[in-house]
Amino acid sequence: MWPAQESRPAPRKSTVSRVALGLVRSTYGNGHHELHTSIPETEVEQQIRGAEDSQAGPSDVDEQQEEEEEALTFRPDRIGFIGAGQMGEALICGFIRAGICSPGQLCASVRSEERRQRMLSLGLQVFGDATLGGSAELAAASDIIFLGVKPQYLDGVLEALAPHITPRHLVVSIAAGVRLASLEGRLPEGTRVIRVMPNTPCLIGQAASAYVLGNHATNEDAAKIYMLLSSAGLAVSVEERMMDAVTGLSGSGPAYVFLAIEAMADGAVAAGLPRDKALALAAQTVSGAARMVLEGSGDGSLTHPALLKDRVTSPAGTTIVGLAELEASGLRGALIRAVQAAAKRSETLG
Ligand SMILES: NC(=O)C1=CN([C@@H]2O[C@H](COP(=O)(O)OP(=O)(O)OC[C@H]3O[C@@H](n4cnc5c(N)ncnc54)[C@H](OP(=O)(O)O)[C@@H]3O)[C@@H](O)[C@H]2O)C=CC1
Ligand SMILES: O=C(O)[C@@H]1CCC=N1
Repeated sequence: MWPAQESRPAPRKSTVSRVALGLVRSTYGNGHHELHTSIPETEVEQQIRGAEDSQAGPSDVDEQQEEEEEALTFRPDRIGFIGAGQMGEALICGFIRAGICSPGQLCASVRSEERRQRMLSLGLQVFGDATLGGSAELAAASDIIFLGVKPQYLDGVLEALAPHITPRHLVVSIAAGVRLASLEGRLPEGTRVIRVMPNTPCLIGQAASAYVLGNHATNEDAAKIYMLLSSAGLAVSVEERMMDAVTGLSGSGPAYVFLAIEAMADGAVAAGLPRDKALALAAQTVSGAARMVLEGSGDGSLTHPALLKDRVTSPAGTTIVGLAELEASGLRGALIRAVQAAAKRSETLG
């Protein structure tokens, strides 16, 4: 086993998690995610998990009663997205799919007609360009505001948004490279801010996200962001100095893996396999291998990939010949340099 182990079941749709969040009392989604990690939980994460674990197995009647009580005392948070492009849409769809919120709780400020139509089709309330009045309307309709524009558009968006931020709001930035201090400095004094680095597999509930709290964010805010992000994949809290590394790894990482899948399929096509079968087998191979690292041990712990690699590799077999080619081509070095280069680029974006 590697290293010291712990399993963290993803949050289920318990009353406690919803009360902690003030988020939702819906019957949306599936809540079936299984996540395993050896990354230590924060106090807030432990509290959420402990509360959920202790709630295991209430009767349907109890649950219904609790939901009704909750409905009387908690108003669900409304979540607004300024910019709903690739990553914004992935978050929106991930949250809806997980059942952590309903489309009626979500709204978006968009620029293009294409984005407007897409958000309407998902059931969201839609506002216009954030720099042309959209941010005022979005702020009025939201409790949590996700900043989902490219880093270069943040200046204009924050300038337009700042006058409409009230103590009610929690601002969540997903912009690569943009530091908390920079965000906080452009918002009213005391604004609760969280910086998040998600990735696009959020779309299908398979995100790898990291987050860090700003100076004024509370434990309740931490619980909210953890519940939201972990509903759609793995969520870990990190120190801000680690966010560029996260961006180079899991933020950009899906693109590296897509490239690898495409190239593996190309190799199989060259060796005689039809394209569609090659692509399906390549993608499933990557997905299956990743799941073995995450859950192959069967007890929720991470398994070291070197151990798993050795199990595939027969003496004088096919795999060792393939591995030797990859080593000769510098695959490991290339991946290390890719993550480092992307992290370095992230450092320059703020
Ligand atoms: N893509 C990814 O995998 C990841 C991205 N991120 C971060 O997410 C953020 C968004 O990236 P991504 O989704 O890829 O980019 P996109 O360009 O796909 O999405 C950004 C969206 O913001 C919209 N927008 C820009 N200005 C405004 C405005 N004034 N008012 C309303 N909407 C506006 C754009 O509108 P229009 O469509 O009209 O251009 C666009 O739809 C970035 O900061 C990036 O660093 C973080 C993790 C992963
Ligand atoms: O390429 C980018 O800048 C964004 C941030 C991480 C992934 N995509």
